[in-house]
Amino acid sequence: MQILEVNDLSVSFTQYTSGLRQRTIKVIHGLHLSIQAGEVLAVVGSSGSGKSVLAHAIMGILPRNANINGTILYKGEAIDPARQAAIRGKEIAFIPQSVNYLDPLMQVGAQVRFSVQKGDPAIEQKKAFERYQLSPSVDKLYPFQLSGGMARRVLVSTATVSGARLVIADEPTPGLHPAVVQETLKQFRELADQGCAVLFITHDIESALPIADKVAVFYAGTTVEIASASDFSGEGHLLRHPYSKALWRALPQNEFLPIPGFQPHPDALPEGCLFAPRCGMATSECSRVRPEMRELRGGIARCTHAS
Ligand SMILES: Nc1ncnc2c1ncn2[C@@H]1O[C@H](COP(=O)(O)OP(=O)(O)OP(=O)(O)O)[C@@H](O)[C@H]1O
Ligand code: NI
Repeated sequence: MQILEVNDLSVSFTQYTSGLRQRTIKVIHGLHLSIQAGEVLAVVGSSGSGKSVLAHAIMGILPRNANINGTILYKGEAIDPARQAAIRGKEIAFIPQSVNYLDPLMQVGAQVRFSVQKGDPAIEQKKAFERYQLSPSVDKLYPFQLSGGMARRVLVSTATVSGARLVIADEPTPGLHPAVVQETLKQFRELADQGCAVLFITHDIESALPIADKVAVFYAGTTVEIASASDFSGEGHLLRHPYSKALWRALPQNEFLPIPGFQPHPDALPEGCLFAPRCGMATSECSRVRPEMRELRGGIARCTHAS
C-alpha cells in the first residue's frame, strides 16, 4: 500500500529585499517520490538541497512566505492544511532536525506520554526511555534542562511511541552516542517491518544503507536518482546518475574523491541539467535541456546519458 506520494512538488519562498521589493526563490522543483507501507526511504544529498523543506511541506509546517505547488497524497488522498493539522503527530510523526520543536513549557515525559496512541501512556513512555537510555528522572525535566543529545532521544521516543503510519525523521542522529544511533536505526527498521512507512533524511549514507530499502538522492532542490539501497555498493557501478556515483565515491571509506565545483544556489540554477556544470559526461545538450526523471534498470534517474 502506498502511504506517501509526492507529485511534481515545488516550493518557493517570497522574500522582501530592499523596501517593498519582493523576490521569489524556488528551492524545490519537479519533485516526485513515493513510499510504501513497510519501506524505509533514505533521503541523502548535500546541505541546502531541499531535504528539510520537503519534510516540512509534508508536515504542513512551512513558514507563511512559502508557496507550494504539486500534490502530496497520504494513503492515496491529497492532504490540505486542515488534514495535515489533523493527522500531524497522530498518523504522521516527525523527528525534526532541530531540537527546538519540543514544547518548552511541558515536561518531557508528559510530551512523550501525550504522543502515545495505543497502550498505556506511562508504560510506553517508560519503555521508550529505557530503549533510548534516558533515566527515569528525565521525565520531570523541561526541554531547556536537556543536553542536545537527550533532547534528540526524547524526539525519537515521541515519534516511536506514536503508532504513526508515516514517520519522517530529519537528521535524527547527529551527536548521538553510536549505540543510540544503532538503536534508533534499528527502531526505524522495526517500525517499517510493522507496516509503517519511514522517510529518513540523513547525511550518513553508509549507516542508512543497512536499514533502507531505497535511497533518494537530492541535488539542488530535486531528486536526481531513486535507487535500491543495494545499488550503493562496490565502486557504484549499479548507480545511474553521475552525482549519485560521485557522492558514493566521495565517502572516506570508498575512494574519498571530492566532487569539483559547488551545488548551484536556488536563485541561480543552470538552464539545463542541474549537475551539468560539474559533470564529466556533460554534452552541449545537457547545458540546454533539463532532463526529466526516467525509469532505468529498476530505478529512476534524471540524466540524459545514464544507461
Ligand atoms: N524559510 C525560508 N526562506 C527562504 N529560503 C529558505 C527557507 N527555508 C529554507 N530555505 C532555503 O531552501 C533551500 C533548502 O533548504 P533545506 O533546509 O531544505 O536544505 P537541507 O537539504 O535540509 O540542508 P541540510 O542538510 O543542511 O539540513 C536552502 O537554499 C535554504 O536556504
Ligand atoms: Ni535539513
